[in-house]
Amino acid sequence: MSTSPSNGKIIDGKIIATALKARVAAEVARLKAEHGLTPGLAVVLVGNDPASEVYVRNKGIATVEAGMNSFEYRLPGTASQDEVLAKVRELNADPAVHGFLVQFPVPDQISQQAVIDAIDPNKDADGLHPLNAGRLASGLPAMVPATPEGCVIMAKLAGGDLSGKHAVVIGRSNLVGKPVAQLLLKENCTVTIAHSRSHDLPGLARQADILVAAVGRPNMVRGDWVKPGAIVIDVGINRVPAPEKGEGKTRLVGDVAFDEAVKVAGAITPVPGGVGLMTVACLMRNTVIAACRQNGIALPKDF
Ligand SMILES: NC(=O)C1=CN([C@@H]2O[C@H](COP(=O)(O)OP(=O)(O)OC[C@H]3O[C@@H](n4cnc5c(N)ncnc54)[C@H](OP(=O)(O)O)[C@@H]3O)[C@@H](O)[C@H]2O)C=CC1
Ligand SMILES: Nc1nc(=O)c2c([nH]1)NC[C@@H]1CN(c3ccc(C(=O)N[C@@H](CCC(=O)O)C(=O)O)cc3)C=[N+]21
Ligand SMILES: [Mg+2]
Repeated sequence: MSTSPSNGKIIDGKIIATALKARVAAEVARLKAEHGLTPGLAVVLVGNDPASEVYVRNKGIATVEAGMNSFEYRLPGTASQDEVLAKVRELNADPAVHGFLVQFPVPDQISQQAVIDAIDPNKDADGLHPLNAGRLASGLPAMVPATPEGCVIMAKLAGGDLSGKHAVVIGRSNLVGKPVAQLLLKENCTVTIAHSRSHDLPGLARQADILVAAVGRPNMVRGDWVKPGAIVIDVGINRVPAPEKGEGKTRLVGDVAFDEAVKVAGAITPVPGGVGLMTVACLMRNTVIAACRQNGIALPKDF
């Protein structure tokens, strides 16, 4: 990468994601020119989760910028499970769609697992299908969830070789916590996964050379939870009231109290401008990988 990915200790997701998206765009141009193939990414949003709204907007822009086809399906928050499953089956069968994802959380009347199980594993842009999750856990090639992949790319750019370092992941969701732990294990980290039942979360966090917060609680990780010099990766996307911007206004904050943690950490990702941007870039790459696999096209080894 020609530009420095970090501005001092702040890991700049914009720079890193822009570089990755440029590589994806170049590969898309090649696929179009040499194979007449335009990768297509679809998203399904049921209801209106605020973190999902941010994602869908940025993903739509990035898909078009990369030269790919972008499809967006919005179902009302009252949609039934059968309606969502019908949409999944339609996308499984749509040859223009090489990858897709259903935004989570879905409303209570719909089983998240039933939706995941219905997705064609080859089109599973999120890497959430049990086949992909199992392949990742077994060390086999898989569709890797975009957010965890983005976290590890940023941690490596900030910390170099992660081998032997203690990574503490707060959160154990199938979307973020568990797969990020798998990827850190693959990097030869010693991995601790903490969650809502963990005892002494601050004490666990203070052991971390690499601290990943994926909880969904604004500013939960305080400055004194951070070991001096640690790499802090903040996955949280939380919308909170921002009266300073005017009545009824909101802003995005992470799971880490940034102003406190930045004083202690060796490197830290901001929100916005951090992991979220890498999630979008990695999702673009996943879509290209899926399109190539489905069409028997080889990708450059380092893609
Ligand atoms: N930046 C990005 O690209 C992305 C951001 N996100 C954001 O990341 C956050 C996490 O997402 P996701 O993993 O899907 O969320 P989930 O709600 O699925 O999982 C949250 C996890 O945090 C744990 N947790 C909740 N409260 C506490 C607590 N007080 N102490 C310790 N652990 C706790 C839960 O524990 P338990 O299992 O015990 O309930 C659970 O494992 C959200 O803010 C989401 O919007 C998500 C995806 C991508
Ligand atoms: N099946 C599924 N997969 C997901 O990966 C998934 C999901 N459901 N549900 C919602 C969460 C949230 N999420 C975000 C991704 C990128 C940004 C993002 O682009 N953030 C930018 C933009 C911020 C802004 O525009 O203000 C940033 O942090 O800088 C945000 C949020 C993915 N998620
Ligand atoms: Mg979840």
